[in-house]
Amino acid sequence: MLEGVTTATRVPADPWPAPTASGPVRAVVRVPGSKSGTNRALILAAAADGVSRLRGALRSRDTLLMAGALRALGVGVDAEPSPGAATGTEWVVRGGLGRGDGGPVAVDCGNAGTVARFTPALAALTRADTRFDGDPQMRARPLTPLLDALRHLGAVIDGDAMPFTIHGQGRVPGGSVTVDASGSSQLISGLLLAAPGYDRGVEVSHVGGRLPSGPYLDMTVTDLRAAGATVETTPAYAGRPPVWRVAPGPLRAHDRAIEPDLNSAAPFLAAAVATGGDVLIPDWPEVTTQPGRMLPALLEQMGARAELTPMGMRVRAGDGLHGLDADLGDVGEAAPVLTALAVLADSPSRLRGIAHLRLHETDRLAALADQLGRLGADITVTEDGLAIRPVPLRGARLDPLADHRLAMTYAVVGLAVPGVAVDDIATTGKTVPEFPAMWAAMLTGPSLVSDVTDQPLAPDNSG
Ligand SMILES: O=C(O)C1=C[C@@H](OP(=O)(O)O)[C@@H](O)[C@H](O)C1
Ligand SMILES: C=C(OP(=O)(O)O)C(=O)O
Repeated sequence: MLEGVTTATRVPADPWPAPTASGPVRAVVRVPGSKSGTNRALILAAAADGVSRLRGALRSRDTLLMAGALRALGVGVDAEPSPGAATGTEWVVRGGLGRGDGGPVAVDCGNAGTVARFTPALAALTRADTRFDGDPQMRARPLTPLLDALRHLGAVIDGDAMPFTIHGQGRVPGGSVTVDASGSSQLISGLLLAAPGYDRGVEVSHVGGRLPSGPYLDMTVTDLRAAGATVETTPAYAGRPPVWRVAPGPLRAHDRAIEPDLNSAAPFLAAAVATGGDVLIPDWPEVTTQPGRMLPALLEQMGARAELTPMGMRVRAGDGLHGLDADLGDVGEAAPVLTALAVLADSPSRLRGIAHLRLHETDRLAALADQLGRLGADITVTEDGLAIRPVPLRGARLDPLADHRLAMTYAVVGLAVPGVAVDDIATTGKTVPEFPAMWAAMLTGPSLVSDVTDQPLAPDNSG
């Protein structure tokens, strides 16, 4: 087990002094596996019959919580180091839910949206009474539409919000249901991922405000199909809601390589842009459902140069760092780090389409305005995002409010603003357990991947 990553207790510790860059950051940074990829693969392997192996998987607080939840449901999950991989874990999953053991069992969701939203629909297929709870922040995040939908599909549930108990009946009838997923796309993904095990499968349509994080629904569909499920999708059209249909049927056990987490690459790529530097992320996939694929283009809009080289994604600072006006509804997790760059830019920014960030690990819109405001930043919370006006900044102590992405965002600002200190840097362990060490290695070298960094980065063909 990773020390400390599964506990919700915040241990008071000295704040982490965010290092200031003494010059342009030049580094090759290998980032750990995708949280979303790992936790979907774990769920699908748990529901399949047979043994699955997941290479390069993430081993962090959120994925350890997922492994713990699946073990509680009677699934065998073991972790081994990935053979030959510089980072990552190989999870070995012995699928088949423990339908016969009767429970009661408990699932700790921590503050992992993927655990809280993906495991209840699976628990309904067991014969256990499963009680779900999590960190105080998770209790406040959207869940009720998922529980209502599960009830409608035939699951037996006590409670409308966390904590709640699912009384597994060994089967769920399934059928058609409407969900308001405007608070989180995960409310739909959670239904779809378990749907092949429901008697009639599941048909879900979204009715409500704007659906956030659309690429994650594509990831759910792609991963379900790769595991052998039959899925049909109908996009929103002429006033009709988008619909997803998953047919009942068995899932295959699978061996799969998990992609690097492109969201976890964001602070490192931003470090290049903030310091006039040059950062390469190896193993960046050419084709991916991860919304983080949009990050290089967003950084280019701020003046950076991005290029997918045979060695990975290379991002270099260009002439200046400019403000950004963008709709980030599909790629909301990038908003905090882009805000860090926006406060350092030479012109104002407007980040739109991200009202749902109020419902993430913390209210990210308020937190960014308040906490970066301590540095003197001029950030206004708008109806659906942030308006940022660059002004001179000073150092201060910042609280990430138990939000990994906020902690990493403060580290980016700290590269350019002396005297930034971050409380509870260990909160980065939600997705990037080695963050402080990786950040130090990025700044001081030697680089994390010596066989690549010993060579020059790809030649500059930009003229
Ligand atoms: O399905 C997923 O793996 C995720 C979906 C998104 O959630 P929301 O739709 O709640 O934004 C994203 O923010 C989260 O980090 C991961
Ligand atoms: C919103 C996030 O996480 P979660 O999976 O807990 O929703 C995130 O990682 O930015």
